Amino acid sequence: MSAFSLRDVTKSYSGNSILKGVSIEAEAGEFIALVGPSGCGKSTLLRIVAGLDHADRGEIIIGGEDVSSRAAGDRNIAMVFQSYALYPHLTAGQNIAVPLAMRRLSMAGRLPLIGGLLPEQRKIRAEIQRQVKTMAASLKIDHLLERKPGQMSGGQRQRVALARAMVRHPSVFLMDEPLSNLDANLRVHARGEIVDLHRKAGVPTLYVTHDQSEALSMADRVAVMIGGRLLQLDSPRRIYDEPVHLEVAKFLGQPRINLLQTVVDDNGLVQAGDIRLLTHTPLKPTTPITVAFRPEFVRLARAGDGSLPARIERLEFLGSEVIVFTRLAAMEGIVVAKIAPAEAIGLAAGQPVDLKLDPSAILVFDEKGDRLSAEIAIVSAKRTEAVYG
Ligand SMILES: Nc1ncnc2c1ncn2[C@@H]1O[C@H](COP(=O)(O)OP(=O)(O)OP(=O)(O)O)[C@@H](O)[C@H]1O
Repeated sequence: MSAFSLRDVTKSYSGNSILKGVSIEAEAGEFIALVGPSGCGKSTLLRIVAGLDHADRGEIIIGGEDVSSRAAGDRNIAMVFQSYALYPHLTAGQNIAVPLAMRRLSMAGRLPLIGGLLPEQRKIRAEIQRQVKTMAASLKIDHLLERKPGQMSGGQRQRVALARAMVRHPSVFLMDEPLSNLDANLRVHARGEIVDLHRKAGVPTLYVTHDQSEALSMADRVAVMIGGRLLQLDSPRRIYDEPVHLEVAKFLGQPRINLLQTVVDDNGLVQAGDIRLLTHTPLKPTTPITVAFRPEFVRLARAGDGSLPARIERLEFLGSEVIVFTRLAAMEGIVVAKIAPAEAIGLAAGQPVDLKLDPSAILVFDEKGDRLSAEIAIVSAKRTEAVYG
């Protein structure tokens, strides 16, 4: 049984279709990152799962039960927002205790003075305090329990929000960009902390982010949503290396994947410069095709030694790598290469080079953006042999 399932979740706002039948099945303890460009519907989907908004169609199943018509408070879901949503007038300890107090204490038990006088409620309060302290210790925030949110750093507030979400052992964890208010160094550190916490708690998690490195590094599987449709749900490696759709290929990777536009010729063959390919499904002549390959698979060779002649337009030194922008000689198109600084020594703008490509790294997409399986050869005009991938 899946830990949670979203089935055909569909939503429109004022006639605008925002979610177009999104389905996700999460395994027990799985960490799924939901990524996509701004406005693709990520937060809307999360709010619907949390019960803060309602779908027009579709089901939310948690632990085998359909919770679609249950109120947010009855779904046993914990949510961490980008803003952390801590109560500013309560201390960290009181903030963490809120979900436990709401569930376990009676109305009278929650009142500061009266609650302390009722023996049964006093016992529950002591147990809540114990749980808050244990959770705070595991997140290393025990020294902050008496502080209010205004007296803490962004990273500390984020940990208090996580502690508050985890303390009641939810069935599902939802996180909406929980790291986006942290600076770059703290973000990388906090990524590791969240992954560790997730591993220890084993609660299935849906994690929304627009940061692709966060998604690829943290998740068991990545869900790529574009324009309200889930285009691919797969392991980070497959999402990156074997995108099923051009939009997925374009969304992931920095710098962006190289794209060359071409058409099927009269013999059913596709040629982009010296890249020649034959798709496994025959295509009609003049069908538009996109040939794609990632910058890290482009190597630079001396002019005459590779297969795709080009000229260097610009180099960007980024410390651990150099981004080289080249313009192809044989056809329209800019190809970007990502190389090690040592390989860039002696390269300069204006210089002619040959680009070398591994045929197995080349992806081919049809005009609808669907990936095609193809036999690919790189044939230099100067060389007779072809390399097949
Ligand atoms: N309550 C609402 N009423 C009308 N339109 C809404 C409402 N909530 C969201 N939208 C619209 O739905 C679309 C998706 O919004 P959503 O916040 O889900 O996107 P997102 O993928 O989370 O974006 P971001 O990465 O920028 O946070 C947007 O065009 C937004 O304007």
